Amino acid sequence: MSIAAAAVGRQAWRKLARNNSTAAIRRTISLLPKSQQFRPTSFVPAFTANASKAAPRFSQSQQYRSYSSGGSSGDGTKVKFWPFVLVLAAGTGGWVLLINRQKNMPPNPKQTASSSAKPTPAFSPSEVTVLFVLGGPGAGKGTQCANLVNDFSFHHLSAGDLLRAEQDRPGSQYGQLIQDCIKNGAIVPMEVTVALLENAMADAIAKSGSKKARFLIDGFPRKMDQAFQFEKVVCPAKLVLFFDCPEQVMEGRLLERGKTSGRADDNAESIRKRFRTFVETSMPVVEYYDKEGKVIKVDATPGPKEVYEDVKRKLVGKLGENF
Ligand SMILES: Nc1ncnc2c1ncn2[C@@H]1O[C@H](COP(=O)(O)OP(=O)(O)OP(=O)(O)O)[C@@H](O)[C@H]1O
Ligand SMILES: O=c1ccn([C@@H]2O[C@H](COP(=O)(O)O)[C@@H](O)[C@H]2O)c(=O)[nH]1
Repeated sequence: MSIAAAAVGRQAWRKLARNNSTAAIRRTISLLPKSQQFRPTSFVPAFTANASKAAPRFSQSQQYRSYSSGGSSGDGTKVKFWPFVLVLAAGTGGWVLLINRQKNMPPNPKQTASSSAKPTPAFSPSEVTVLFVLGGPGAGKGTQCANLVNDFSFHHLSAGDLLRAEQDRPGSQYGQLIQDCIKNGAIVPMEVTVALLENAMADAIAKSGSKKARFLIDGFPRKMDQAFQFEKVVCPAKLVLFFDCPEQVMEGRLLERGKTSGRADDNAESIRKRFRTFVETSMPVVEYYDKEGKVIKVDATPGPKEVYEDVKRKLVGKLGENF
């Protein structure tokens, strides 16, 4: 059942609960998708446990033709429950399906049939090196990743860019959800982002023709559940590059970038929300990896060249020249 059908079913259920009248029930039935519609020519409504014995609640009920083809009382007073039951079942079933579907986002936006059968994690850390790149919005993550790509032949995958591409992909079932999250600085459910990253990594590896690869995963993980999920099903991370920058500096950069970026979240209100999400949800990720001894912290306040010198020095210091 589609989300739309489920929503219509839920609406039908609510209407029934609100208004127990023949007209309301008829209108409600007409809201259901055609496959779920039944078209009674008559209806004797009565929500009573003792319906067959109860006096009809609408005196005109006797002029209605009985909808049921079997089990009719013949006396015109017996109440027909099953149309109610059908509508309630369709509505409730749809509602439950909708809620379950929202809880368990289908894991793979590309919907590749093979993904469920993949070994976990999908990539071995002996072949694939993953560096997470974190820092507040506007700290300069993307800028520094571009430098690292030039010097160390990393593949650069920005989680935000992948989400924006998925948002704009015609027919994406996640487009609206992603758009809303980005505007509000909220985190998109991890299944979507992890699947996009895994797909992008697989594509990059397939194109390169070598199983060995190194990735900068930029702007991810922003939440602990993402971190656990990615390391479990995609690839354990080697290190986290963390760009530390004061909010005031980041705000200035983002507002400046917003003059030309066209990004829906480079405005004062979204920036405020993004900062809050970063402090409350993403900093705990940095702290977690710091306790694991995996964080390389870089002061992102100076100009881009100076920041990059520091990045290079610290990265090579930790991993060696030929990591
Ligand atoms: N060290 C720096 N000094 C001054 N400006 C910088 C510096 N690093 C990046 N910028 C500029 O700040 C803006 C944000 O940089 P960038 O896009 O690299 O940040 P980001 O951390 O990837 O942002 P977001 O998380 O929003 O994607 C850009 O306009 C960039 O040119
Ligand atoms: O793992 C992620 C990464 C990003 N998002 C959403 O995208 C925007 C923009 O991210 P940038 O890294 O600044 O391009 C971010 O504010 C989140 O809304 C996400 O949900 N999950």
